[in-house]
Amino acid sequence: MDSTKVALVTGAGQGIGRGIALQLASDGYHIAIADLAFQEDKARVVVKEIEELGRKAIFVATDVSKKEDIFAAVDAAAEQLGSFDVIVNNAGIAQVKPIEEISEEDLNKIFSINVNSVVFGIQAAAAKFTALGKKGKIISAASIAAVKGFPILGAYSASKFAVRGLTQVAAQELAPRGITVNAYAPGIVGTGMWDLIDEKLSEINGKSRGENLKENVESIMLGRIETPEDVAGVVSFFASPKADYVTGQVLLVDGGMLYN
Ligand SMILES: NC(=O)C1=CN([C@@H]2O[C@H](COP(=O)(O)OP(=O)(O)OC[C@H]3O[C@@H](n4cnc5c(N)ncnc54)[C@H](O)[C@@H]3O)[C@@H](O)[C@H]2O)C=CC1
Ligand SMILES: CC(=O)C(C)=O
Repeated sequence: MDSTKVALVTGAGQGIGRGIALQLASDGYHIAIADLAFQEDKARVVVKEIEELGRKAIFVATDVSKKEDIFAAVDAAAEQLGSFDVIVNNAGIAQVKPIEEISEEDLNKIFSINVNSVVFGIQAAAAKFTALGKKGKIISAASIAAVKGFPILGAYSASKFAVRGLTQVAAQELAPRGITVNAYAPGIVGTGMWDLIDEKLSEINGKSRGENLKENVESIMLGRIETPEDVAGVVSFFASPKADYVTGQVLLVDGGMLYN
């Protein structure tokens, strides 16, 4: 029987999620990639990259804002890959707007994708771990914006503060079942998300394209933009037995931007 552990990573068709999926595959996990249906082509490339590492991988079309989608993705991972050990609630979106312009629709959208998804991911994973008699690990995407509110990223910052709160709550509620719950807090990672933030900030403050990103990168003490692999190393740790005694934590992985 295949005793390989299984991890599900949301939003792994690109960016940080892809980096996490590849790292966990290198660590020995079979991987389920849960991303929006329109990302299927990109996700299939990641599936292939994982298979080249000698692991199994599947793509499950999933909208993380929908509870039934997340539960179905967890079921598919367990049934098709043979176990369920780790969920990484990574998928998220950014919104770039001054607080006075944030609409009710904006708030509903970002909270359903960045926050509701984390609640549903915790619920689905905890239920599956218990059904399989496993302890299991739940890991979610926070941000430096979960630790300090960032201007013009008001709704986004609020959503990431919520992820931090949920991580602390779930860690305490699930500890009696041996389930650990942690989150990673990246800084400025060179992905599609920051392309969007840079573009929208330029529209708001008139700086040329790339200028806002450059200024933010200049505030990183380690002197370079973050990569998905930088983030994936922290997730690898949280998923590993080395982190068995770590729960309820939000770990800054930002090259030295914020300090706690
Ligand atoms: N890029 C950065 O500088 C930082 C990113 N983060 C967080 O890391 C996570 C990943 O971000 P990136 O890789 O940079 O973003 P990205 O925009 O490059 O990738 C996000 C992925 O999530 C997927 N996604 C979006 N909405 C979804 C939905 N409703 N259902 C399923 N999948 C959905 C997208 O299709 C995409 O594959 C996000 O939660 C983000 O907030 C945190 C701090 C910094
Ligand atoms: C994208 C993100 O989380 C920040 C704060 O840059």
